[in-house]
Amino acid sequence: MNQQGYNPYAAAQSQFDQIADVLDLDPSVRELLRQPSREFHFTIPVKMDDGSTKIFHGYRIQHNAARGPAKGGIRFHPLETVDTIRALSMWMTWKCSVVDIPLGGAKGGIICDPHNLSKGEQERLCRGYVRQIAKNIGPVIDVPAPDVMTNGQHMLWMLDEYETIFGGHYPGTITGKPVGSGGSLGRTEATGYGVIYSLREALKALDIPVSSTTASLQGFGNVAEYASRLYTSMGGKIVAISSWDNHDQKSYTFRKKDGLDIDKMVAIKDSFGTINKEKAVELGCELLDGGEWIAQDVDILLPCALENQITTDTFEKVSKNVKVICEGANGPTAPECDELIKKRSIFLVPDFLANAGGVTCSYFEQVQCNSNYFWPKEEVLEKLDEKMTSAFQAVYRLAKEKDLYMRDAAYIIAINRVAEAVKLRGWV
Ligand SMILES: NC(=O)C1=CN([C@@H]2O[C@H](COP(=O)(O)OP(=O)(O)OC[C@H]3O[C@@H](n4cnc5c(N)ncnc54)[C@H](OP(=O)(O)O)[C@@H]3O)[C@@H](O)[C@H]2O)C=CC1
Ligand SMILES: O=C(O)CCC(=O)C(=O)O
Repeated sequence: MNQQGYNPYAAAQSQFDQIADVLDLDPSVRELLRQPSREFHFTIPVKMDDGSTKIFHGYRIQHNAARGPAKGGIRFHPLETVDTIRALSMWMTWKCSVVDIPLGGAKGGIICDPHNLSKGEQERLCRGYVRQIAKNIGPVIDVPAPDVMTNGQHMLWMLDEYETIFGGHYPGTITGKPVGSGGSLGRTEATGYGVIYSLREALKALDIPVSSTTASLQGFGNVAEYASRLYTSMGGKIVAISSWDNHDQKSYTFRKKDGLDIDKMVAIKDSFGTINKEKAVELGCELLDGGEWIAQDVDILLPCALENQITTDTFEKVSKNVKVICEGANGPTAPECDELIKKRSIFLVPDFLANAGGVTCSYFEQVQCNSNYFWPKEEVLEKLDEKMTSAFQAVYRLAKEKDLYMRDAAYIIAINRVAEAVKLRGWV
């Protein structure tokens, strides 16, 4: 979602350009990789419950498919923009590459606010989206999944429409499906758990026990909820959570200095992540301004909501005691803030490494669908932990060896692999 004056695509390109310079990338490889390879922009007419027809705008942007079918979520958001989706499609390519799964990068979106759409309208919107893009997605082309404000039900409506069009079962077309309908156990937890597997490794590297740490989070959607659950189960204490309030159209920070009870907080949020304020106060929470999550005196910051949240302005509020920023959201840090983070010697776990657990589990879902044999949850999570840990360790090793910032080390590994693939295929 674009905020005034901030362009995520420009941010993604600027991050890429810096590393392309370091790697002295061949000019044609650089030109190919600094933009998406294909973009689909389309209208989606939807019959509304009141009998009117509303025209929505949908997008699917495929950045690169040299290492495998393009892969990435579909977002529903009223402020979605083409440039946000372009940036996210690029970040998907680097994400799949850094965890070394055989997939490329894509992202999709529909400009809409699902808070204001009935279930039937959402279903018709999902089906309409697929009718417009069906020929350009599929198990060997481009595989969508859930993202901001989309879930397994949306994915299953989309898959059903795809299978109706092509007349067969193609469960590898879409991941993040409900368990029992081609979904993998563990996908719901995967992104948030993956964030915490990376955080655990970062704390190990810093020789800090998880159980001695405190954290503050932004967001309380899918990623934040499961990150909170795993982090607190390891003994960490969450003292603040910032969440969007859909009724008031603003965000609030819920703070409890002796630690929030995550089960109780989850029990008082609605399906969109809005936390009930009155009930939170009954649970002992102080209610602060939404932006205050970043100013808490904690060891760890976990931005798990949106892009462009850690900016030069908001960074001024970051406590001197913060030791780790682990990025659960895509693009939460403005590029100009990286210098400030480095100067303060805060250990950064970059987004496309930290939040790669979702797409890694999506890859496992495809593998399970292909063999029509589904693994127990423990096996999925064990494999996920292995993949996340080895990706973190590879990035950390390079960062240590060459004295690099973690974001730069992750980019070097990811871009090198994709550059190698486009060269080997003879594209450049
Ligand atoms: N789901 C996944 O598998 C993956 C998600 N991600 C990324 O993680 C981030 C979160 O995604 P996910 O959890 O799936 O999305 P959800 O839609 O489940 O959650 C997003 C959360 O952020 C909240 N939010 C929105 N604006 C603000 C704000 N200004 N302040 C505080 N909270 C806010 C939302 O509230 P409300 O809904 O009430 O508006 C919601 O609780 C995104 O950047 C996404 O791209 C990355 C990898 C995979
Ligand atoms: O599971 C997937 O394929 C997509 C996940 C995603 O969109 C993301 O990692 O940002």
